Amino acid sequence: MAKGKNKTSEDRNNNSRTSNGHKSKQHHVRKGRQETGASTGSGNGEKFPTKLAMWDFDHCDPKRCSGKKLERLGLIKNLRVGQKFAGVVVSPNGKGVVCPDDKEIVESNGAAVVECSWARLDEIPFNKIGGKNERLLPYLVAANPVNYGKPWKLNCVEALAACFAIVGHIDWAELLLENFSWGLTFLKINEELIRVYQKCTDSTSVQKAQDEWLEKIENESKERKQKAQTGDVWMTGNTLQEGLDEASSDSDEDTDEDSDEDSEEDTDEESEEDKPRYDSLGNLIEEEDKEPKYDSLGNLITKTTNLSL
Ligand SMILES: C[S@@+](CC[C@H](N)C(=O)[O-])C[C@H]1O[C@@H](n2cnc3c(N)ncnc32)[C@H](O)[C@@H]1O
Repeated sequence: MAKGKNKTSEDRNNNSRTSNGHKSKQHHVRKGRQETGASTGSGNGEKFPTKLAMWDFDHCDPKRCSGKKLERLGLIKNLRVGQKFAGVVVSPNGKGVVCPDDKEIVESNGAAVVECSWARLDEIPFNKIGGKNERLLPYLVAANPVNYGKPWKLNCVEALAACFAIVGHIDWAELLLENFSWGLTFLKINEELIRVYQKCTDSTSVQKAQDEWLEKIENESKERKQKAQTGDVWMTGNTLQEGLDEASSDSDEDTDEDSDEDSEEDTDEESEEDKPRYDSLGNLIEEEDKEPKYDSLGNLITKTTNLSL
């Protein structure tokens, strides 16, 4: 964390250091460009009702980095490599998932994240950061502009907010997210699932609730597929053909975000044909979801049809 209580926030930006001890890229960003103003939360002079911290590896474009924005707002503390954190560490290195039983730890010691690129996780010295309470997040869908609609790949502010929401502090989740124009959409699109997780107790029960949810959406998806196969296209909606234009809302966004590390990685992911894709509500996007195409005899062109022939 930058020192110098009497300096302006701009001065502090210029002095801030990453977890590696390098000067943060943040000073390139014109202040105020994307800020909507920090929320003070507790109303007693504290910036936030509990501790927020991050190890920042300075991988990301500061303009799109939610961790850096929280730092600019004075809401989050930067940790050094070698420093451990006593609260819940929401991390890809976690073992169990965040659960309502974590509430006390979060209230007394706060929550931390690892600000880095998803594509460069192998560069993170996980043995030198973290703490006793490292957690994964259960299935939730991102609403941030870089990974919109993608499950599990939340950005730092979403990850912190998800942790607070699951332990029952939806108020803290809102306080953080309302600093981002898209922020509250994260709670909206995950509303139902967050309520399910909040009713759980320990990590195992959250994991079980997640698996049941995933099974449910998979079954619904199979059901739609089956209906499509029996020719009930009017009941099942549009059908999607392989070989048709693969344009999706994700790839549109990625074009906008093309200088971001995470967006490059998104392009790779879309080329992995076997990976299931989800819409913004977490529903599995099926092959059958695009407009039906018919051949000259009026037959439905199926998945196996090569349209370029
Ligand atoms: C990989 S960084 C990407 C940050 C992004 N550049 C941003 O602007 O915030 C996201 C961090 O949020 C936390 N996180 C997000 N999704 C997670 C999940 N499903 N399980 C555990 N931690 C997660 C981790 O600390 C992770 O390192």
